[in-house]
Amino acid sequence: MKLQTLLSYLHDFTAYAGENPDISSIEMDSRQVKKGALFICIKGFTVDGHDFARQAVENGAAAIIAERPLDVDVPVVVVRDSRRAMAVLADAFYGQPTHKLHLIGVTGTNGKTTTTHIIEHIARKAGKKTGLIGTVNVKIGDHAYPTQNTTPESLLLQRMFKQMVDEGVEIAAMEVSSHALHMGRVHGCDYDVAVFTNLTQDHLDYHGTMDEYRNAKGLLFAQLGNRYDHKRPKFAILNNDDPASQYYKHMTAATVITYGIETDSDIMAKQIEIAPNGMAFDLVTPYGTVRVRTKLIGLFNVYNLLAAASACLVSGFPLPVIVEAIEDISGVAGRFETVDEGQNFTVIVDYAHTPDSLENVLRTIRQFAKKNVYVVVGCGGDRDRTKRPLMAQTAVKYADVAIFTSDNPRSEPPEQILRDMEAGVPGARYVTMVDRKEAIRYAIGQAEEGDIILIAGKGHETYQIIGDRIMDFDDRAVAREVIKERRGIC
Ligand SMILES: CC(=O)N[C@H]1[C@@H](OP(=O)(O)OP(=O)(O)OC[C@H]2O[C@@H](n3ccc(=O)[nH]c3=O)[C@H](O)[C@@H]2O)O[C@H](CO)[C@@H](O)[C@@H]1O[C@H](C)C(=O)N[C@@H](C)C(=O)N[C@H](CCC(=O)O)C(=O)O
Ligand SMILES: Nc1ncnc2c1ncn2[C@@H]1O[C@H](COP(=O)(O)OP(=O)(O)OP(=O)(O)O)[C@@H](O)[C@H]1O
Repeated sequence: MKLQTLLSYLHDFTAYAGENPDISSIEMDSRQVKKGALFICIKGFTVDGHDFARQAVENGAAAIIAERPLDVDVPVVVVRDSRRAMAVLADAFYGQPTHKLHLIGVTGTNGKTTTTHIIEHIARKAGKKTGLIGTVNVKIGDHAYPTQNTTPESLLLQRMFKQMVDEGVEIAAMEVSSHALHMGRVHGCDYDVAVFTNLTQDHLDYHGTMDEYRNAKGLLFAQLGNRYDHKRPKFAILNNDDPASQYYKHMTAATVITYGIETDSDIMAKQIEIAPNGMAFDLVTPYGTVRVRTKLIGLFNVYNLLAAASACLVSGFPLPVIVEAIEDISGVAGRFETVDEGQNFTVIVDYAHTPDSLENVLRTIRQFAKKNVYVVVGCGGDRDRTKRPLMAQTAVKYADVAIFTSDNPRSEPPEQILRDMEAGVPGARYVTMVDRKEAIRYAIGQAEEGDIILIAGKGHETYQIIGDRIMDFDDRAVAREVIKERRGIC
């Protein structure tokens, strides 16, 4: 594709003098540049991509997109925001793949991974080839690929969408993080359906205030229905029980469909029964009411099921297929996942790492707990510090034994993070152990028959970031090892 053809998709850039080279690829990393590439200079959080423009040219870049003029021997096109420009250029370069997919975006503080997995499961039941993008992995059909971000950078994202289209994917569900919306990673995406799960405190290290965080999420609904193909119906699926939905209703030009449990909504769950091994509820929809049973547990999962069912109904899937899928879906990796080595107490690993999600999971556990509840919990370093005392408060409020420990301390001293947690619970009883394995060993060592241990925060993650080292650490594997150790098998 010629550079000028690509630039015709951008609204705002300075004209440049010189050639109109053929662009063979687009890269944001100078080390990946090959002959004929368009190199996009991104100002990162650690380094500035503009500093690598020369290296990119040496590696064969045919042109550069930058936020300032650069002294190199290839055309330099100056844009105001190269990250946003990259989203538009990547979309154009890969043939606007999201126009060819039925794309469902899910945003919200909690429940994105679970909701996208349920949507994927329903779509598969309906006989569709599916794509999935999110925290756990990227899936194209049956193939899973590892991923670094919940919502990858636009270049990677559009490449994956192109691969999905090439491989015959018809419907893709993706998690859309507030960071991605704010940074413009999804700027080029053409959503058919956008889903909101909920808004509670998280990521204030990045967004600063809850209003900013809420507005960042709102960008998904603001972009829906205002872009590209106006002939296709667009739907905003909003959780009517969450006050933030009122804002999003006013921000979107799409058709709004609401779901809820407490507030009168288009799609509702009624007569909810929650048991230790599953739930049942009346799924009330404009197409009729059906009593559904599911293996998922917790009121929060009723919301996730409602969100997914609503997205799938507006996507044209028949209600019986949706019900069948809900009835046979099992859990998502690291979300309320039990570790069963035949021990006489229960061990649950859950990704809960916000005060709200921790509260939801602990409240669910409390509903069934006949004996003691233990929680092993920490807070991430270099992330929202205001969460730390709140997480500690939630832990001591709902658990009989709270054990505070490390959870990806990153560049911060883990002891400092623990002190921040402890500051939220003066006078309360808790145990502090920097070493996460020791903390898990302590809980498992103390547990008696019928007790429940929640190991919170890391879920599916298989690493622990300490300083600049990424070490292998999987709560599930550690719990298994320690249970066997306790039995004296190891
Ligand atoms: C803070 C943040 O968002 N950082 C993201 C950012 O990294 P960065 O800014 O540090 O990048 P950088 O290393 O400074 O590099 C800047 C530029 O120079 C280029 N470069 C660099 C070196 C070189 O030799 N040559 C070169 O060209 C790089 O390719 C890049 O284009 O760009 C990277 C590539 O896209 C992202 O993976 C990375 O996400 C990190 C891992 C991250 O933790 N992000 C979090 C905050 C995030 O985005 N989280 C959300 C939601 C999470 C949730 O809901 O829980 C998410 O969507 O993941
Ligand atoms: N709808 C919900 N409301 C509140 N808490 C939830 C909800 N769904 C899941 N949770 C809790 O939050 C944890 C994370 O769930 P999930 O991975 O689906 O959310 P997420 O939005 O993808 O999270 P993240 O943005 O951190 O990747 C779960 O392990 C559970 O404890």
